Amino acid sequence: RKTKTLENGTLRVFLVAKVVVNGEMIEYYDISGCYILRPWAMSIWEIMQTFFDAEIKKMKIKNCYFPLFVSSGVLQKEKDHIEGFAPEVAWVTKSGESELEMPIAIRPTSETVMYPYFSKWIRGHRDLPLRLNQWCNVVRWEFSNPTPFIRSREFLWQEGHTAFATKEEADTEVLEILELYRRIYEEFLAVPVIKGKKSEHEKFAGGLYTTTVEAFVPNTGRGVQGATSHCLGQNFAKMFEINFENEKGEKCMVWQNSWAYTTRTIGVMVMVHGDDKGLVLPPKVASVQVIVIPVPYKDANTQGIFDACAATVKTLNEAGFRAEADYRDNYSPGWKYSHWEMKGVPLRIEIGPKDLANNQVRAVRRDNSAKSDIQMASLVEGVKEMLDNVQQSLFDAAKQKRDACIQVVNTWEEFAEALGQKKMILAPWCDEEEVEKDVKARTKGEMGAAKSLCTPFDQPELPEGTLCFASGTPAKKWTYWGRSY
Ligand SMILES: O=C1CCCN[C@@H]1CCCn1cnc2cc(F)c(Cl)cc2c1=O
Ligand SMILES: [Mg+2]
Repeated sequence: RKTKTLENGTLRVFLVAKVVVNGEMIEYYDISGCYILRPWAMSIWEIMQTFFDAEIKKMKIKNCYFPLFVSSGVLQKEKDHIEGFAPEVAWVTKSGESELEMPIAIRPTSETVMYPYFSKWIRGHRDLPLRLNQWCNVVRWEFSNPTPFIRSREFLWQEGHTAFATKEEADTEVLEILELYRRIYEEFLAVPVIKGKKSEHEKFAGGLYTTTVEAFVPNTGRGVQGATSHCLGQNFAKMFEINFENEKGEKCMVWQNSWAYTTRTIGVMVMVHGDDKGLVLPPKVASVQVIVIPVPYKDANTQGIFDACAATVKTLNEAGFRAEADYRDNYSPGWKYSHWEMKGVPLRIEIGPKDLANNQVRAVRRDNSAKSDIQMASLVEGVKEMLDNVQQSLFDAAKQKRDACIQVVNTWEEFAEALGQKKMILAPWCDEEEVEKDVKARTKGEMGAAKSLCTPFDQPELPEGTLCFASGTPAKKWTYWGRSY
């Protein structure tokens, strides 16, 4: 029974749930699949948002806000790609006691909300490029096991929607945005990702191609789509008649992109870095980077210890670090150590009588529990060095663990074995959609089927005559496969 529980979705959910509730990131809500984002999680979202918003503003992308509601006529406009999604659309059918004439959908994504207005606003080439972004929530009434951050019925995201005169401009922007997503994962969340292209089967059906940053969770052996940047081609331009008159007076359709990252990023970070003491926050996204804890000993100069704690917080705050002290007199230092470890604060500073006497502080890293004494005179340099080390070693450790999970295979037998060992599998593939569906069918089961995760831009050498691991026909590319969230 235990093993069974271990394998299926429940434990996966449980692991994340326990850590994010105990770490005070999430509170469960009385509607299934919906979660309360407490300040400890919201602050991480805000730190990433501050970075990403500033970067897209440098790219002359402007923020806007479109309505939450989509009329059913407009939503159904794009019937081919939504038919697969229809079951997850949430509808408003009443106001008070009275039925609405027409049911109104809550946006699951905003193409159909925005693009009729793109068509109205874009007339001539001088109206291009049109580059808009919105920070908002979306609702998708999913039925598979809901998990905080990873799969919820409402989540926060940014959705970028851009229109260009040429395909070249669109292609360029797709990769500029994808690089920002890589930076969010690798520079802020300390999570290694692989940049690549989604297969025809896995891409956004309404688009031309989908690029992605793929993360991997070694503990569960599952890949997770970290963020996506799609080139839509002219598909939506055709559907919504988004045309412009070019310099020669010819009527042309625009080339479009759309791109998003979501609060799922936080869940990936929690799963990659969390340990059995709870959350482990990378300093770049920690709302409290340093927690200062007074360790009074009987009546030995307690006021002096408290003053030293206050001075430490003040000095660190003035140097730009997010530091706080925990003066609560109803909790012991030991209780406080485990409390702040559970919340994942990257660095703890203890100040006791001995530290006071030696005019130093005792600093303890959350990631590896390493202790070091820092002279008060060099407090800022010492703390900066430790926090930078924590950030880098969290990334290095996650990359080392992720790389250890990557298995290169050439045959189906090797593939099946690696899948059983919860690996992220790099295999030569013939790039046939039928074969991809066949891999899914052949690996169906309790743990979920294997799927293609991405074809990495960084392609290893593919020797002439290499055969596809699944079909045995000539391989065209190396592709990552695995189970996923
Ligand atoms: O991933 C992004 C980046 C930001 C803007 N959107 C695209 C594509 C979204 C796909 N997608 C994803 N989920 C959906 C769920 C739905 F219920 C409906 Cl009606 C449509 C969709 C849907 O189109
Ligand atoms: Mg979905």
